Amino acid sequence: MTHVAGYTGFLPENKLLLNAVKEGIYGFDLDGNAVFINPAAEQMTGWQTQDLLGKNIHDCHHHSHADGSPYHQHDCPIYSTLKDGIAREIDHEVFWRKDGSSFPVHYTSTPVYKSGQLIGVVAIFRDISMQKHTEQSLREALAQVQALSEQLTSENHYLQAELADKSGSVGIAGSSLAIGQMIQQIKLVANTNSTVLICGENGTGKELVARNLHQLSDRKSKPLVSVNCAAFSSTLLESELFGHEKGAFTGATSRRKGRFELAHQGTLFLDEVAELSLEAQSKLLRVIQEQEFERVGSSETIQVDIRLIAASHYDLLKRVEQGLFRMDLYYRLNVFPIHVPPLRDRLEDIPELATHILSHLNHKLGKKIEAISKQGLKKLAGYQWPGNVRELQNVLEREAILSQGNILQCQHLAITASDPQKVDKASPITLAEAETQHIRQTLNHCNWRISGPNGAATLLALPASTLRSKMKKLGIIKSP
Ligand SMILES: Nc1ncnc2c1ncn2[C@@H]1O[C@H](COP(=O)(O)OP(=O)(O)OP(=O)(O)O)[C@@H](O)[C@H]1O
Repeated sequence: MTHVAGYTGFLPENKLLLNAVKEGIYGFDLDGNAVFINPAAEQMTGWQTQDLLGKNIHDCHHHSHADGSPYHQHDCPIYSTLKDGIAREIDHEVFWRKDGSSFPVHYTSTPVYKSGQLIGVVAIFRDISMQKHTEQSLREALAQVQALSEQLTSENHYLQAELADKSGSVGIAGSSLAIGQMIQQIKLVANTNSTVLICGENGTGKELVARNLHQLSDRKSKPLVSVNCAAFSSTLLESELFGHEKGAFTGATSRRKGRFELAHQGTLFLDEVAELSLEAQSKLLRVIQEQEFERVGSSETIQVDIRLIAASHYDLLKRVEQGLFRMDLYYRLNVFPIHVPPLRDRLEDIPELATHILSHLNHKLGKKIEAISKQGLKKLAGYQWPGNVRELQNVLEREAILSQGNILQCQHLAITASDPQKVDKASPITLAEAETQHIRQTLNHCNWRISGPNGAATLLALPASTLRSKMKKLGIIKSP
């Protein structure tokens, strides 16, 4: 064997074995001179047998630490083994190649005894670059996971706090008589299983009331599942509510649980319940009566235990009279009605609401707005707020973005304070004129669509034919 060279008297006779192993092997005599080098060692270091044989080789492959600082032979574990005959195992050092580069190495230095006499040392080593690289990648991945986990934990704390704020009764700002009575009602009914129907204009806080009802009930540790009935077509809504089996309809690529199932033991909040089609209303009625249903495309009956809360900005009784809402369903939902008053009927709540909204806005926008000026509050209190609290939120957000100081002046308010005296002094108009104005406004809002769910007739709660004849009578036509 040409590669294994020098004095091998203390090694196994079978040199083939030494040549075959993947580990590098150096043999040292008692003077610390290399007596053999196997091919794997040559390959790993680039140092050839003729370069090292008979030499004190620490200075070739082990002269410096990984950071480049000098590594003296008297500190080298291999040479220490030569002195004290004690075996060592090292995995935090590097070996230097002939070309000046280095690689992380794991090695053992093992004393060789003959007849009880120390006669040399064998160093067996392997390149652990891959292992170090993997360890480093794992460390980095772990650090990333830890950072993400910390971020998620803090986000979770924030969301929990926000949720608690949103959902405890403290989340309802306002101390007007109307709000006080509403909170009283919430507290009374929250911990029962009774169905609650929340009515009120858009943006008054119906969803907030629903959250409060859930949070103050025994079901609070279970989910509050919301469905906006206006957001789905009637076919989609059915599968959204009741779930579907795989293949139940085109696009149903897998089995899916509906919101009723997801809300099991919790609360199901049906927002904009008036938007349910008559067909969906009958199905809902059955679930309420029997607390059971089938997934779309399945005959298996599923039983659920849910508390139902519904909300609508329509006067549901009117919808019943118009034949748009089932009367039996109306009575099933209207077990405990809660009316959320419009903001214009409780303008005295505005300062408290504004403070509450500002603290959220400061967090959201990274601002430090402390309060609203007296003048600003006066402006806010002089407006009728057709969009209710949501409109107040939007107005304050715009104002906060534009504001530079710590006190919100409300200089940019696009709203025009309605001056009650001005309204009183305005010249009176006839009923027909008022009707014409209102119908025109509604038609403009609906892009002059008369019928259909988004048409003016629906908004005006009139049959489309009635609206057409009124338009004819009042001479209302779309201006070119
Ligand atoms: N009394 C209140 N105190 C604090 N925040 C409120 C109050 N009322 C409403 N809000 C806030 O106003 C916004 C609108 O409220 P919410 O979504 O509950 O109204 P809604 O009546 O359900 O509206 P929509 O009918 O348009 O769905 C929400 O961000 C809500 O937190």
